[in-house]
Amino acid sequence: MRLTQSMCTIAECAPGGDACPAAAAAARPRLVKIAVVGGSGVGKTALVVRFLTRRFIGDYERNAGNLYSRHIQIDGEMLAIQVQDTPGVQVHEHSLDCNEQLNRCIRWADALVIVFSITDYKSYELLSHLYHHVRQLHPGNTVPVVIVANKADLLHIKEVEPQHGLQLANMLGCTFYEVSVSENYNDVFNAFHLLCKEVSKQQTTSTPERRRTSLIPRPKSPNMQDLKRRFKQALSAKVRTVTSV
Ligand SMILES: Nc1nc2c(ncn2[C@@H]2O[C@H](COP(=O)(O)OP(=O)(O)OP(=O)(O)O)[C@@H](O)[C@H]2O)c(=O)[nH]1
Repeated sequence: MRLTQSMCTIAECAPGGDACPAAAAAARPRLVKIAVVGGSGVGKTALVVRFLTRRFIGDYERNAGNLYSRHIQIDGEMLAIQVQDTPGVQVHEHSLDCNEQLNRCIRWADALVIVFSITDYKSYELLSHLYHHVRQLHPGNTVPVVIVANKADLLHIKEVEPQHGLQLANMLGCTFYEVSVSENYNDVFNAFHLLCKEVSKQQTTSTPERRRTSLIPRPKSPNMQDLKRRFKQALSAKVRTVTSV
């Protein structure tokens, strides 16, 4: 996995940037851009890292949002997946406190994961706000969205019944996954897998013009340092307890 660039540089690769020559573009794997959004501490970073590396990061470090990229084979097709982790969102006076960076990430994405934690009712309340915000920034209702209820291993301290997440997801027309990033890789993979398939399907049926605008230059500044440091921390922590969450 490569940590490729920080969130603030996304604008540089936004749709409409330099188009690649047709031959070079044809040789490249299809690009799928996924943004992960949700409240603070719900496990967005842990989810992204779990999907891309199969590892669980047990430490908590508030982050400003990083873009991760990796080539991954899904249903026999090699895809270049970019996953944008984003800072935790909050609600202020019944409306979302979304800054322009976050809005840019949402617009940039081909698909979104909205995450909440079953141990945090406020993060659940954010769901529908976030969903409607995404739809506003992606008018046309085509961008695939999945809702992920995380921390399913912490049922003893749950504040949200998982079935309430499912009901809300059904109401919003989203696919729902209940996962424990800490304990289960497969459910995490399935959520991303579904989005990749949806995006891939959309790109296949979209016009050449639409496909060309979704091709963006490869990020220029790979930086492994942040991930290496967090992996080291994760590996050195021999026992993670619930209180460390
Ligand atoms: N028990 C348990 N802990 C989890 C799970 N997923 C994440 N965590 C922990 O929850 C804490 C927050 O996880 P992060 O991935 O940093 O959360 P985040 O949403 O990126 O947080 P922000 O950067 O503040 O937006 C970390 O200590 C994780 O180890 C899970 O499935 N189960």
